[in-house]
Amino acid sequence: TFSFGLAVAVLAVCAYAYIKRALSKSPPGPVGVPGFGLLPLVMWRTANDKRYRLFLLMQEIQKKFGDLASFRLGTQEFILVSGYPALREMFVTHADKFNGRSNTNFHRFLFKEAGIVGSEGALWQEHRRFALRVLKDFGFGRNASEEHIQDEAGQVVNFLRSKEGQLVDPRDFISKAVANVVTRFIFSNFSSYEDPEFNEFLGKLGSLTNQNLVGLITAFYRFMPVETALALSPANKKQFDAITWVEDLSKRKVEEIRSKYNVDDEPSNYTGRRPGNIHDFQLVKTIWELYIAGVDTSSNTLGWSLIYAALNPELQDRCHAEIMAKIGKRQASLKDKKELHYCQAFLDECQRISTLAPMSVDHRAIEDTEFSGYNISSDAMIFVNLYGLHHDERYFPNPDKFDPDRFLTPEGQYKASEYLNPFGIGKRSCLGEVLARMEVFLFFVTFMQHFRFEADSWTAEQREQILLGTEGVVHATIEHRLKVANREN
Ligand code: HEM
Repeated sequence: TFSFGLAVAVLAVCAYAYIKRALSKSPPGPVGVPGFGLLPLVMWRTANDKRYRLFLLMQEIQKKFGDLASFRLGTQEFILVSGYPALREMFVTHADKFNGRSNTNFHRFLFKEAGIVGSEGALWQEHRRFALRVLKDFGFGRNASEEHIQDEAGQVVNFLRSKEGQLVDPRDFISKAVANVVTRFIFSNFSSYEDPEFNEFLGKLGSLTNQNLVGLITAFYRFMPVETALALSPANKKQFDAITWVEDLSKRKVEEIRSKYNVDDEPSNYTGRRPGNIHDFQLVKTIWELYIAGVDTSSNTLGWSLIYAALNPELQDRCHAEIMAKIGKRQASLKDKKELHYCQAFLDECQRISTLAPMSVDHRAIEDTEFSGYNISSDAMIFVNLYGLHHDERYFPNPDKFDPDRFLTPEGQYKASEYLNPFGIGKRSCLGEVLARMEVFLFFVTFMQHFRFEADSWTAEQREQILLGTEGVVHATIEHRLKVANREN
């Protein structure tokens, strides 16, 4: 009798969940377990399938339920938006309605309603505009950036020359070079690659962006106090400790710069310039956001490009040959871009196939609203399915094949695709896109000019795991080693 009663109770709860969903006018999607949604499925698959990634599950949901779908993780509702027309309609045509960021306890604790990445409305607009204006004044995305990147690329070349024939983990040298480019704008100085504090700092940044999403239970149970979540989830605890560490370091650096700052001097970095209404916490917050958003992203994009180069030696040789034919051994500059068609196509293909931010950064409807005949609740987190877009047969035939030629005309000229959007879509897209594009191009061309990267020692299993990468807001590369061969020899 007990088992019968239990079965009836389970059926009744499931029927309730189905009926509730049917009446809610939410977009279609898998129902999941009441109170847990798809969380048990995701946890089970994470534990049992080494090839499982959340962004692959999102592709499955898109295939089954279409370009506008919904599901729950815990009690949190998610909207999954896929396909170019729906993405444009939501984030370009109706941008003002869908440019919010999540409002869960977890997000409030993480972003503290300051900074750029997690803020909304007037605060977001003011700080985004201010950051862009000031950074541009210091040459962000302009000539000064080119010089900084060329300098750092030169340092990496010297470092790699000393590693001839050895196996190196590219993550070690790339993230240091990329972090130094950002540091020059924010604090006007840069760190030695050997500095232990600098290395610890980069480790903390990585632990923030590569966090496995399933560990973030606060994001899925909005009623749960953050303190409880911290006690329950080591993953959350690690993340919040890393935030406090990075915040403290930024505070110390700001104070150091302020103590030397003479009001009559023209400020020479982001920290030195701020209008009266930008308080110190806002400044510290924006600084660590620029690091979080600007270091792991560009360095992993470069990391992926070296992996795909090593796995496709003939295509890597084609990049090298093009560089030799067009610019030879002189220092690469941005002006060379228009000549290096194949290199550009190769980099676009790397960005497409790896998709650095598979679900972008989550968005939110500012208020409950209707979209394509469905209700979108302002409490739902919106996943922007960039991974799905970049692996959609409609836009990129045979999407799992690595094929730079898809970005070339039959005459071999580089041709950008409107369907490739690694920096997001619409007004809230990446603030650092111009700088990131400069970095990726100049570092990659310099690396290809001087070295060949080889992955001959990888087993088939290693290769598969390396190509899958991590899961988190940033789709990062996992630990791997490449052999460096000097092209000059
Ligand atoms: C290849 C490198 C990069 C990629 C693929 C990338 C990608 C993205 C994506 C997908 C978003 C979310 C857009 C949205 O919410 O719709 C974003 C936001 C952002 N990115 Fe990047 N990014 C990169 C490099 C950078 C760099 C170098 C910086 C600055 C130094 C930066 C600063 C930001 C900021 C501040 C935001 C938040 C914008 C906002 O909320 O208004 N990013 N980025």
